[in-house]
Amino acid sequence: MISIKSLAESPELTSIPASYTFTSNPNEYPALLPADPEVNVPIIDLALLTFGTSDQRSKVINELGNACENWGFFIVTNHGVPESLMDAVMDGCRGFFYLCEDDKLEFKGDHVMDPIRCGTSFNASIEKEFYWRDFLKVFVHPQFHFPNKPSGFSPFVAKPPTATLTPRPSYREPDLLLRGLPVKNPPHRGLPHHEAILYSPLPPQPPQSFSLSLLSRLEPAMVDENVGVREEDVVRGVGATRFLDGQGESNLALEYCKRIREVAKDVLEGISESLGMESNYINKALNLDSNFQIFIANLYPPCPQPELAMGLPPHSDHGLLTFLTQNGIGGLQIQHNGKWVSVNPIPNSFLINTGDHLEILSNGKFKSVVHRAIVNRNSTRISLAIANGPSLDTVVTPAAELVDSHNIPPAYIGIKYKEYIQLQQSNNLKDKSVLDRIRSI
Ligand SMILES: O=C(O)CCC(=O)C(=O)O
Ligand SMILES: [Fe+2]
Repeated sequence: MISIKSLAESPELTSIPASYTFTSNPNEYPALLPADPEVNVPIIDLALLTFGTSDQRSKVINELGNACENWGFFIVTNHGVPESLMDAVMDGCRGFFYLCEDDKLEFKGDHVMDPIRCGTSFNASIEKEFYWRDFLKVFVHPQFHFPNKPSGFSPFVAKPPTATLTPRPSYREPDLLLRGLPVKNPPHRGLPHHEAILYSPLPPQPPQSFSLSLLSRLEPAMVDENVGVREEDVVRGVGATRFLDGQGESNLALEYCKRIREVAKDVLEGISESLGMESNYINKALNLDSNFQIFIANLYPPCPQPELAMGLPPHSDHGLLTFLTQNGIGGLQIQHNGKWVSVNPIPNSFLINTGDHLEILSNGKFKSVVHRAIVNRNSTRISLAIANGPSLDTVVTPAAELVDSHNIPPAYIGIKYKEYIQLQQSNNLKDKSVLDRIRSI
């Protein structure tokens, strides 16, 4: 089936083909809605959760619990994932969608559990109406997969600068010398304002030369105060390319997904506490060391009749937490207090939504919120949705602490996460249809 990108690019296209008219539920035509109100979803400052005083941390945990209960969506700021990395991954995804159709065909995949799969709509082999969306879906954890095109997943980047990094024995590892100046450990995740460098342990024998291909900004705080650093000592990369991971350069997407798992772990610790449980409850109960993570890139090209088409129909996400970013173009709408409202992430943040498995685990206290993506007439929208779930073999049931000890009946029966995903991915995408199958009350 032709990609929506190719269809949208045909010069003679002035109306959408009938098969792209969203007819499932005419009440849901974007055009029939009152002007979309835009709302401000709660903002969670992750630095306060990870580095704040105990009062600040308690306050954030409380805010997190309220956000999960009343919104199912929240924005996380000061998460410590470098903005340059977020931008580079977005650029890489754009590069993927702009590959020629033949190149993309290589990654078409045949089965919903194929680790790399690109296509159009949601499940074009069974759908009767199609969505104005192309996608790339990749399983990135516990095994990392990724398309090998565009090459290096960073096609728009100038040649990286080179610098010599020398471990200095008198310094604690992994302190480094950058052009002869000591550089302190990389900034801690979650500290505000740090956008830059990821260095991890270097081989022990100095001197070693590395291609220093990631560098956007060196914050003074990262440099030993006794020595200081002059502007000209800062190596600036022209756009981030690759990250050093101790063994050499690693893939941008791999680094991005790893960073997101770290943030997800912190957020889930806060969420566990907000449910009155130990901070590592969810991480342990759902085997998050081998959690299943999917990288989804969505492309929504301009549409000549956006009022009749749908980018992604109303649905909830299957996992625990989905991390969403977009290329500055809005289109996400969520159900809030019975209405569709538009939500826009703020720059350099993640918009996080709670998925079906958090609803199951919390026995319905936290609801996975139905959302959809609408399209527009003039701009190409790209969104990245990184879904973080339990490990594939975990059977998630409502937490015993929330049911047994309070004599509350469990509201859902357990099902293996892998089977849950298969159900969702092989059927039509519709509201909370998979969760509805396992409700027990
Ligand atoms: O594009 C968006 O804003 C939403 C994407 C989404 O909901 C998904 O990929 O599950
Ligand atoms: Fe979604």
